[in-house]
Amino acid sequence: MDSWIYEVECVNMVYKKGKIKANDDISFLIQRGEILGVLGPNGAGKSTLIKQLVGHLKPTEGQVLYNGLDVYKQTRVVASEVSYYAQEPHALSALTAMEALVFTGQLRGMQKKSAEREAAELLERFEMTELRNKSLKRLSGGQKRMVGIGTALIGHSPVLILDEPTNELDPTKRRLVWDLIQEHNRNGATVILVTHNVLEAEHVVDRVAVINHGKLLAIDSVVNLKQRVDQRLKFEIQTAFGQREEVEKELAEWGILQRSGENRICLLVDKAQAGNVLDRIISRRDLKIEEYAVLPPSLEDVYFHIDQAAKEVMGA
Ligand SMILES: Nc1ncnc2c1ncn2[C@@H]1O[C@H](COP(=O)(O)OP(=O)(O)OP(=O)(O)O)[C@@H](O)[C@H]1O
Repeated sequence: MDSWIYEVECVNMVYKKGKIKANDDISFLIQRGEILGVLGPNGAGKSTLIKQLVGHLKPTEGQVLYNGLDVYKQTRVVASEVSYYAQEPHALSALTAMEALVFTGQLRGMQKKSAEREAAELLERFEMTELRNKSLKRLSGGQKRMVGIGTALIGHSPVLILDEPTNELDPTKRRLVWDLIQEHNRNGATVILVTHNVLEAEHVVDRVAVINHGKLLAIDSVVNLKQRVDQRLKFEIQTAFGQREEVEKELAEWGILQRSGENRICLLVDKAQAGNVLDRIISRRDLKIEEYAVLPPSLEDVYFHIDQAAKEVMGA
């Protein structure tokens, strides 16, 4: 079997009523079994792209192949193998939480009994068992989203496509959703997800695609993308109230200082100097530093770097 599950070939998308290209000549491959994160600012074209992966939108030009088949011509195959969690509220709002899950499981070919068993397990993991008979209309925004996630997970489809799965969720639920995504991936699912939660996604995704203004700016592993950005270490320092300037004076010689709040500083330091900065922080006990952390470049830094570099090219 081919190691590529999706082939996106020169995809362009112009909405009928829009004048802008929502997707502009995008080509890439998605590896079977990977978790691919799609990042980009609001309006970048991420949802448009993934709607084309599930066959909900036909590219204006180009094509999307799923296991070698044109997605738009083989909607039945794609619908039976690809679970899609959309940003918009789903069409099941007249049902109860349990009914929505069981119904979706049955649509995926599950026997009623096993759909009921899996739905009950999911609701238990979501800590929503007591809400099982409540209509989706009467659930909170976050609870509705969890049921939506459940409908994507039930039946263990080989491909999960999730548009902002952790949006609107509290920190515990966000962690649970990331855990579930990883669990499904370990069991063989290929996962493609759009997220603005870059810091959390960093620990989960294998590769990242960065999109802005409809263009694919980069696609690579997190490690490789990090090589592209500033390799300096970042000291994040919180000073006692009113002590920021004193600390700034003491550390300025070691790197580039950025003020990130009234009592917060960020110091960018060459790796070779990091030991000196640490020595200074530890030995100068009179410096009123309440907390500090030393951080390598994060995926968020990568994201800003790629976006900024693209703006400079476009502006040039
Ligand atoms: N149905 C539509 N008709 C016309 N224009 C649209 C339609 N849907 C999206 N657009 C436009 O296409 C562009 C890309 O939108 P898209 O929803 O793909 O962005 P996104 O990256 O998913 O954004 P967000 O992070 O805000 O969800 C935007 O400029 C948007 O206004």
